[in-house]
Amino acid sequence: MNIISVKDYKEMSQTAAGIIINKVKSDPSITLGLATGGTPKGLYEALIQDHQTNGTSYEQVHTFNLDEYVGLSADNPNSYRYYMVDTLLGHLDVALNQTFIPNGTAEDAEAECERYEALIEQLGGIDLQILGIGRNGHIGFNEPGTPFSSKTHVVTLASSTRQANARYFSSIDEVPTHAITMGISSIMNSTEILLLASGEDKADAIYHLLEGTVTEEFPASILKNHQAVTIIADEKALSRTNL
Ligand SMILES: N[C@@H]1[C@@H](O)[C@H](O)[C@@H](COP(=O)(O)O)O[C@@H]1O
Repeated sequence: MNIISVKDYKEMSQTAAGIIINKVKSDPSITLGLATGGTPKGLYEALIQDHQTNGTSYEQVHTFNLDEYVGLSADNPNSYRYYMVDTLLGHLDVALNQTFIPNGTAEDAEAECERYEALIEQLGGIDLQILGIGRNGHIGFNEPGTPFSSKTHVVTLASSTRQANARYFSSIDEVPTHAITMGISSIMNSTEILLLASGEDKADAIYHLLEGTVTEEFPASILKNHQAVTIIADEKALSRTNL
């Protein structure tokens, strides 16, 4: 794993944006894997700013998001589809029908998982996947104990994950109990992976990721077995390591 140590959230976001912008310029029809949560917001702002200032184009880009809450429709402000349009996609020149997110309101969630996985394959796989990391080491919504062989599937969210994400909802009761997420093996099939981490909250997770063994009890640990992972982490996220 290649580790880029940066000062703070701003530098993490700008460094990640620089890498992605270069990739999009050298391969305008790249397929990007996108993440939600607080971590990539600064990155997305930087991509929008660059698009507006320098005209980097996303017309030929396709995107796949990692996950979506079960039961939340695209017009629900807490759905990840809404987040993506609001935070990034709606501000770029990419057609929204080239951007894919699992459908959290599909009648048959299992069939939706199969459709999504097949779609990723049909489009030739993900070239560059952006990841955040959950405090318990989850990636996407793959909670501890998820088989490394998993494809896109329906998950029951850990109560710690529901609590961590409750800040976006008016009460914890509104946080969905289930989600659809790309599986660990779907993520590992990406050609390249860029994991971002900022702040003290992530210090334990980054410590476990860098110093721990590869185990399904800490989903992100599988990234050690990937050929092309870059971690961009700030001083606080790296504070438990020797870096
Ligand atoms: N499904 C998302 C993950 O993809 C994200 O990485 C994680 C961390 O979120 P944050 O970046 O807000 O700390 O939260 C959610 O559970």
